[in-house]
Amino acid sequence: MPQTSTWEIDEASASTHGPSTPGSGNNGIMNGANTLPRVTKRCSTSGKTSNIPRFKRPHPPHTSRPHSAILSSSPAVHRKNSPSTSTPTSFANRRLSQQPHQHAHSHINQFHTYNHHNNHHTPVIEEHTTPRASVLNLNQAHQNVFSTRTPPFGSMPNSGTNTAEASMTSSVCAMETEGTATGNSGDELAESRDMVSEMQRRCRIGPSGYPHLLKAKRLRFYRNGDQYFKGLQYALQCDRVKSMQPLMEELMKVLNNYNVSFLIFIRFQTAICDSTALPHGIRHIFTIDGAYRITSVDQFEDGGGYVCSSTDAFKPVDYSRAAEPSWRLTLANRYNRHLETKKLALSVVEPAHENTDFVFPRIIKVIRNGVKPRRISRHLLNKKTAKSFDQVLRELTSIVKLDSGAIRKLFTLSGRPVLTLQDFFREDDVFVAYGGNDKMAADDLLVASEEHKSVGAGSSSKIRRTSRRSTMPNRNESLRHDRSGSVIPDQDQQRLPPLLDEKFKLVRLIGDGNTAVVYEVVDKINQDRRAMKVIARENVIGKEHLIEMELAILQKIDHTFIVQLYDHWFVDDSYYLSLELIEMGDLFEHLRRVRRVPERDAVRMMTCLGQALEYIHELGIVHRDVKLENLLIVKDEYGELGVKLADFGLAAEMPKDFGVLSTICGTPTYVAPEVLNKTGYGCKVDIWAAGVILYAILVGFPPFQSSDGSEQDLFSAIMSGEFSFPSPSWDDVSWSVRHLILCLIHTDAFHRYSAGELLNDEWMVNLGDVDPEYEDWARLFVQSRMHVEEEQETPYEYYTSRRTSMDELSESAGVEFSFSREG
Ligand SMILES: Nc1ncnc2c1ncn2[C@@H]1O[C@H](COP(=O)(O)OP(=O)(O)OP(=O)(O)O)[C@@H](O)[C@H]1O
Repeated sequence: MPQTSTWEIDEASASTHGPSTPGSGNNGIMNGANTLPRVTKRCSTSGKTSNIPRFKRPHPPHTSRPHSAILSSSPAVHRKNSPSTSTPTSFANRRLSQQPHQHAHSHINQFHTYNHHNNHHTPVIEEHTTPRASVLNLNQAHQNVFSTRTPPFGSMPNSGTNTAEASMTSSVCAMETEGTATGNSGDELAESRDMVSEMQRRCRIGPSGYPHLLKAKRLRFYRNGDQYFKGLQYALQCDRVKSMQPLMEELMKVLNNYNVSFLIFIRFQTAICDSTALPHGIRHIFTIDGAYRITSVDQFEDGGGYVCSSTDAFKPVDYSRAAEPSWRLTLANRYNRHLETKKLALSVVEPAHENTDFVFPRIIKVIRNGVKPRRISRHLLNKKTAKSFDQVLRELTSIVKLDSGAIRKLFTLSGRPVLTLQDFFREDDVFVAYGGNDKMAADDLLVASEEHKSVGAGSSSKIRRTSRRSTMPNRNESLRHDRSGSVIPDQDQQRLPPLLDEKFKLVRLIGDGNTAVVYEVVDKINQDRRAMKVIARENVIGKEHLIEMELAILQKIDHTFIVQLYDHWFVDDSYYLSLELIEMGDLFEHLRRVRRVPERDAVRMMTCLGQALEYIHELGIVHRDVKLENLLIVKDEYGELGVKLADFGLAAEMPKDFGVLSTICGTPTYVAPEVLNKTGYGCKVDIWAAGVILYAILVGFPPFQSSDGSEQDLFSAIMSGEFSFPSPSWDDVSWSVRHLILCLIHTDAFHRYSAGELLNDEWMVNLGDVDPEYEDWARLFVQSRMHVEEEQETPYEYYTSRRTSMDELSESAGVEFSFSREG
């Protein structure tokens, strides 16, 4: 780097800011005696005035594409079709030898069935004992409620001897069920509870002829923060359970089973939430008032209530008053009545324009009424697509395509009818759609397990937050587990369909996404190791054209930094893609491990990504789902890290007539503003995502996130283009990379860098080692783009947990929001 080079800003952008100490790096943050909130500066990349000034360099120090220097220490291997002859390719040496592509589709009719039996038997759960409601003179109706339940999966131990206790317990269950199903008042319930407590008390102090009764402590467990969960009765066998760990494990199983077996009868609202209320299992148990944490089984008091939690933060909810949200199966009637009224009102005065002040960009999910698993469509609502209730209904009708014609009724999963435009913007973002003559069934509002993934993905309400917990930990667990050693997939997944079973041996599960699972396989003939991406039938239905598009695009691509497709098959309605195996996992997992990537590694990763993007953009292909999870880590022979771009499930070709794309798709935290604005977009959406990635890998959290986990917040942050480099995370990061980030995360796609400009950026060219003058220029530039704003410091875990902001990124991954793919 010539030391003599000088830099200037072609806008007087820095003039309003006084000189700041070089390297101070705190962005004007006032560290007020360790108190929050902190003040930091935010940068705005939006607006006309924010066009990025570029450096004017009198004597450019590099004459050729300098980023090729990155891997120049190794011999270059040029891939066929590579548009860039100077592509650095020491990574290429690690590539598996490629087989000629065989693009034959094999249609095999044999159906391969996977059975998932998930029956746990927990002998201590009391809800499953034979009900003996008569002990407390409960009426027959109560017992009937029980008799319609699924068979109990557990029973009281010693049921022959502790009749009184079993009766007592089941009575509680019966009463609670009754209270919920018929909408009885809380008073009745409380009264009944009192009677039960009295019985319990008597049993405890009863004659010594019942010693076993004294052994078991009657406890009620709640879920931390779950105001709808009425608690689970549990008989703690003191002689059997001696320490906390097995108890917590057992409780976890019980609580999970409870969801599955009993929700149908008593709980609609929380059907999705439950299995996810304790995302990390039970790690802490508190007394019901949160005053104490239970550390030993001896501390449990008979008859006491306790709160199970995954974290050590007790959430104060009035657990003892927890009540199920009321719902009725007369919803349809209620709805019709409302609609009737609305119609009448409308026929008198039809407002010219509905008020849309409350409209914000949000993705809703609409479940097509019918046989489960049902089709779930996504639709982006914003000022354009939600001008009126009727417009939304019309658009949903064309997307959801009910057999019965136009959508006439919509309900939230909690049973609330959707009657106005505003109803789409309340807490719920999942709706079940009905035609005019469709009948509602009791379990329509229950989401089947196969549907959870699609419903949970990307939703912004309470349902989303909790369902998010159900998907992400699963993925995390399987990845960590698998990567820590060789794990043979479980029994149900041990076999590929016969055609492929002949060719490949299944080794282990290496990843799963929203639509596919990926296995490591070994070619039985030449022992080559491959990745086998399986897109199962439930994710294929209705999306065949998307997968065909993915395959067509992958077949056109051949680049060092893009995961290679070798072959593919279509068997029993499922797709099987044989891919280049990348063993080091994805960048998301890597980031979780290392917390932040040093600039030196970041520059190499960005070079790989930049080259991959430059390549596909020159071919007129937009990836549209560039994110940490879709960048797979590779290492060259010198141990240097790089990445390969994977998952072209959302990729599209730019229209030939210089048109733009308009399908709303992507992954929320990475989505560019022009996608949300529906103004049409092109290749630059990938560059925006690259900027988000660069930001995220340097500090371990993304630039845009919502404070409350809602897409509303997230999308408005994205569209405003405002983000910050908060201290202390950014203190040690160079100004020149911050400048680059501003050039990538720029709301104006026209002024946003292209892939070529990214590769030619000064920080990239110099592998992050820029000269001091440039760094100083960059500091002035970045500071000129900032204004002071208060910002709460957020713990690292918030960002790195897939359940918080980071999984907003992946939740909608690979899922088209509402329209079919272009082309
Ligand atoms: N070729 C590969 N080699 C190794 N691991 C891979 C490979 N392809 C994918 N994976 C792993 O599997 C995960 C899921 O794969 P992929 O992203 O293709 O699935 P998907 O269902 O299409 O994803 P999405 O959730 O983005 O829709 C990836 O995040 C990655 O960790």
